[in-house]
Amino acid sequence: MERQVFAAELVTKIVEYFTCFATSILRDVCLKQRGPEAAYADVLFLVTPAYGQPLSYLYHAHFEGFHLRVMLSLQGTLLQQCSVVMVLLLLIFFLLLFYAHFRFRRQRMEALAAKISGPPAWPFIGNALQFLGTIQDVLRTISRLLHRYQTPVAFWLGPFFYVAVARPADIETVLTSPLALEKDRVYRFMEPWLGHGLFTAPVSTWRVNRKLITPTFNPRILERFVDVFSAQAQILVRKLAKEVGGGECDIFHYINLCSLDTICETAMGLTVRAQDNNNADYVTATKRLSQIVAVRMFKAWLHPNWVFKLTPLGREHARQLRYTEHMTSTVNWVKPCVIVHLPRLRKIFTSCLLMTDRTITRKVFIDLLLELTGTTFNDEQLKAEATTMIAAGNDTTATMTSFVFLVLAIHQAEQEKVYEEMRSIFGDSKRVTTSRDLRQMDYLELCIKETMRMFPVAPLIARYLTGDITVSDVVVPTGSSVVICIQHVHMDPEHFPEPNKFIPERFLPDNKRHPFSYLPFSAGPRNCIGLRYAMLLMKTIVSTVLRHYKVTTSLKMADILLKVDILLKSVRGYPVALEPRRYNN
Ligand code: HEM
Repeated sequence: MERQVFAAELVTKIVEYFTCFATSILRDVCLKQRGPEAAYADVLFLVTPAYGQPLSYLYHAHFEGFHLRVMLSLQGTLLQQCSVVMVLLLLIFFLLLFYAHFRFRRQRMEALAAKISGPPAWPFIGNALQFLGTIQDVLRTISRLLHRYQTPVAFWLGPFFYVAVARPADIETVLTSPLALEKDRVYRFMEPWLGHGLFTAPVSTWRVNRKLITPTFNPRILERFVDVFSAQAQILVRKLAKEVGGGECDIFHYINLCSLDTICETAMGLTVRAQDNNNADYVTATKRLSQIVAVRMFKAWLHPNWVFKLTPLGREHARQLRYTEHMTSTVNWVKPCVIVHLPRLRKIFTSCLLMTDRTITRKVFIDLLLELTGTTFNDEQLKAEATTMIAAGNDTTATMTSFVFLVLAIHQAEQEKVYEEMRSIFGDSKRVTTSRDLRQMDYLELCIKETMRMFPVAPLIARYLTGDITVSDVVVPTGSSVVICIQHVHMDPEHFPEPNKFIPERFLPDNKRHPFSYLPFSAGPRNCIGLRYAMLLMKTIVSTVLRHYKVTTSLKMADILLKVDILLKSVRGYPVALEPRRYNN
């Protein structure tokens, strides 16, 4: 009896899996022939009489929930009536269905893929052998393919079909298409950490939430945060003082803590004091999580959850996640907050933070979000959005700012120009930076833009196609993934002559180029929501530090070796030495 129940449970799992395929075939076929409404009704009709579910009950379920209900009714039936023969027959039926579905989809995809240039692929594994090695090797392989074949370039990683694009016109087609809004399947490895926040959310959730969240990033609201940016930059200057005259230090460490403090304060109104406590535990945990997720993305054998969980990397991933959750118990809210939603916030945001107190009465991201959305977001969604803002905003901004310091330390003439600009805005005054000052920092902005061109922290992004799209006269089929090669297009001499040279003047307003040839924040409807925030914060940090210190380094541009752990980083860190400036110290 026990064996029978075990067999039934096992097969139920398999049937669950195949049921998804069966319903998706029906849905695909009906969708093609009669549109979404009819598809929905037909699938329900086919399933309902067989399993005796009331039609109204199923009809109210939305599409994702739908599979689940079908599976549950199957499970009930199976557990009651399971016999080995019936189980085997069911298995064979679903296997056949699965195979037919696979062939049907794959044949069409293979036919369209054959029309796109790319390296020849082996059966089953595709081009996976070419993508073995470290993440840097993978980037190099993609770059080699882009040079060897005409873009778009097609390649297979096992059963998954990828198309890499690097021409601005193709990138525009993809990034502005409503059929390319879904993130690629590898982004789901971030979900245990970020939940369904904007970055990882499926399109159905993203569409609603992006509309709700966008107003909280409007320029007037962001300008109110500049005093927080300035205050944190001042703390950074004080912390850096101990490095003056002490040789080179990795400036990233300092900037990362500064941007963490800034983002926590402006996103949630929480004073984390990572800079004061030099408390880098959260930073270390998120750094490891990013590295592990990046390795997993590029190693196909780590994709199935059950395999990943068994590996040392999977176990460390679970440990780091548990660690960020554990922070819940270490939070210390000191002062009551003026916002009515505090009890709710207190309960849900504690997992992200270290020692905190709520002393700020300014409206921050989360207040605005609650004001705008009322009870639209449940606790889980609010937590996912706040965690996403911290994760997506902190490391990106810190890495980019560190690159700016390193590049300006190498290019002394440009650094002097920035310093002169600061002198013309501030004179000898030690006053803090205001949003009006930031608007006048034109040359610094050019330097930041040029650094982002040479070192885009997101060198590649990938989208999953929910419909066919046509790129450079070839059809890229539904179900494929498109890789947007941001770094490649940034270094293309056709758009940026002498691409290895640091020339901030390229970004003067008179120099026109294709709008999709420069994409440090991506582009289109699913671009970076925090781009203005990031620019203001980077300008505040760089200007404040450069008003106080001159930065130098022993590195040359050719010494900057790059690696990727989700973000593009410098292998040797960001070593700079600091000398005090005459006027501001
Ligand atoms: C220099 C700093 C930054 C850079 C270079 C950057 C770059 C990017 C890029 C390239 C994407 C698109 C990713 C993709 O499609 O896979 C993105 C998305 C995103 N970024 Fe940023 N980012 C920066 C700072 C920030 C900041 C400060 C925040 C928030 C405070 C933020 C929040 C987000 C979010 C929420 C998304 C997902 C948007 C969506 O899918 O609708 N980013 N960022």
